[in-house]
Amino acid sequence: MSDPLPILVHGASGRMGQTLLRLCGEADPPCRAVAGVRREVRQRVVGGVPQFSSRELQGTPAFDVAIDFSLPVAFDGVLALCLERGAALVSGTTGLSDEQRHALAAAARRIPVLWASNFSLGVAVLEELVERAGAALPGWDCDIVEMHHSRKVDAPSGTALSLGEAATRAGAEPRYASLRAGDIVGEHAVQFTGAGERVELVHRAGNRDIFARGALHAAARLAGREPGHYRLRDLL
Ligand SMILES: NC(=O)C1=CN([C@@H]2O[C@H](COP(=O)(O)OP(=O)(O)OC[C@H]3O[C@@H](n4cnc5c(N)ncnc54)[C@H](OP(=O)(O)O)[C@@H]3O)[C@@H](O)[C@H]2O)C=CC1
Ligand SMILES: O=C(O)C1=N[C@H](C(=O)O)C[C@H](O)C1
Repeated sequence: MSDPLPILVHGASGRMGQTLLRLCGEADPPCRAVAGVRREVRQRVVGGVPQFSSRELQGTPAFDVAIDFSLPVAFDGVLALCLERGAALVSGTTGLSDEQRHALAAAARRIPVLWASNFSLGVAVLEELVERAGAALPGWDCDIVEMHHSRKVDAPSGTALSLGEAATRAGAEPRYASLRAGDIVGEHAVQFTGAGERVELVHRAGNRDIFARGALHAAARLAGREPGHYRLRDLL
């Protein structure tokens, strides 16, 4: 059996970072977190994983893949670190600016990168269904409604925007509505409305394990690849 894949978890203290740290040993193949990065470090080692602040990135140990679920303000740092180390980057951080997306595309000439607004299998399928429905229902209204927990900062969600891109590819003109309430993990409904009838396509996330497992799966398959901008479907 080969050694576990060394990963750096960027955003380690967050909801997703904690989930990744809990599940990384169970991934197939297993991953081993060699460092966790967060805004501020209060405890040097948490659960056996050395912790670093965003100002201490240079001191992090060697890793093959960084998995980033943080905030846009922190994204440039992890991208620069991966470029410097020649490591792969898997990112699920939403709300990135156009400049950050361009920087990611440029980085893909030198390292393997994968950014996805949603790492669940169900949403990957939903995106395909939206494209099919949009193409089959020309002229119908298309509305994307997303709900998330009250701590989420970006709106519309990254997933809603990706679903909107799928609808647009199919010729629809999507509109967006967002709700922030309680501890909702993430729900996305895409509604096509015609005269006298309505089609609803809905995905409800029941926990964050689905995102973390998808990101770990992608990390293990991205490590060691040629530089490039990979999509989740390339690695599933
Ligand atoms: N693509 C997908 O499938 C999914 C994407 N997401 C996205 O992932 C991101 C994180 O979500 P979530 O875990 O809920 O967020 P949290 O707010 O729970 O966690 C954010 C993490 O980022 C860290 N952070 C914040 N600012 C900085 C900084 N300047 N430098 C370094 N680290 C920083 C925080 O550290 P500290 O605690 O020290 O502040 C924390 O570890 C969001 O963009 C969300 O939309 C979420 C779920 C699934
Ligand atoms: O912030 C979250 O929680 C989530 N963010 C992603 C998004 O913006 O689409 C994915 C998921 O819905 C959870």
